[in-house]
Amino acid sequence: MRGDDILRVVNLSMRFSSGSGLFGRRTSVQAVDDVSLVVRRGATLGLVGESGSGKTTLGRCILRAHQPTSGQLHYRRTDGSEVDLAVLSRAELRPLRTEIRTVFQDPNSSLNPRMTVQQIVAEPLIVNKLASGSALTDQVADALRRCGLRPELMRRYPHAFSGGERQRIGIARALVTQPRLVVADEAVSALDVSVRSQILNLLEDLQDEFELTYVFISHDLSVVQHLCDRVAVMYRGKIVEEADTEDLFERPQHTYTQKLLASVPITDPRLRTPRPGTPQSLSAARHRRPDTASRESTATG
Ligand SMILES: Nc1ncnc2c1ncn2[C@@H]1O[C@H](COP(=O)(O)OP(=O)(O)OP(=O)(O)O)[C@@H](O)[C@H]1O
Repeated sequence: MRGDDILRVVNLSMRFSSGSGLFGRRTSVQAVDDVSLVVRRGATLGLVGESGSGKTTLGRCILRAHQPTSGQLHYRRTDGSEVDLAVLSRAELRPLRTEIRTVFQDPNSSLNPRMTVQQIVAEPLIVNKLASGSALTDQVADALRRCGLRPELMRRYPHAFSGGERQRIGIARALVTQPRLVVADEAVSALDVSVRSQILNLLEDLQDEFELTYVFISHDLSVVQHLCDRVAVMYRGKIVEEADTEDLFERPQHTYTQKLLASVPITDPRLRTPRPGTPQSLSAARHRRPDTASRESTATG
């Protein structure tokens, strides 16, 4: 593994088997099929592909929410040592759960409506015995602040927040343990277009600040084009093409990638003037280093 790699996926496969299908037959699905790829530290790898191509399953294998059927998941720890996540037991995985986190797609269903924001964001710290008492409250407040939310609202319930603010809560929950690798599965797909660009800005700002590494799963190619350094294209469980983002969008090599790009209108950002709030306009916004934190929290009341 190279010095700047954080994760190397080697020949990873995941097959789901179910007891009995039609006419009592056993059925199985090869969701991930012999996938190899590398994720560089501090970078964003996009995973794209049509529905059912295996993106989520691959993301869940990296999180070890699934035990892969075969293959390796070499993860580099802070001290430079390497572990194969694929073979670790639950107990061995526990300390790594704080380093490798996820942001879910739908902030409406992923936040427990009966828990306050404070309880939601504090949960990973409590479960992993990382903080208690006033240190716990301080860390929750800090995570919320960094995600553009006012900590004084932490005793409210999720329903009191807008969709974008709920996703900020979800991101704060992922961030509170100071992770190094974040798997974001359709993290902005459920959001309105205007809010989407704010959350993308937030993800970028947090990445810069904490040198986070993202595996960003999305069907939205313009978001991927904007956010990701590299992109892997999945088709029927396999990676059919992987390249730097610019190369992939300008010179797609595989027929499937060409079809995928042709199926949605992706405007060459150099050929048009970006409209405010569109994903392409965000790269310019990123270099201006906007004050992400204040953008949405003003609506929190
Ligand atoms: N827990 C499971 N049990 C059985 N089959 C599953 C399970 N999870 C996923 N699959 C199957 O694995 C294949 C890949 O699904 P997956 O959700 O990983 O694809 P995807 O590319 O993320 O799709 P989408 O974009 O629709 O989320 C599909 O055929 C799916 O039905």
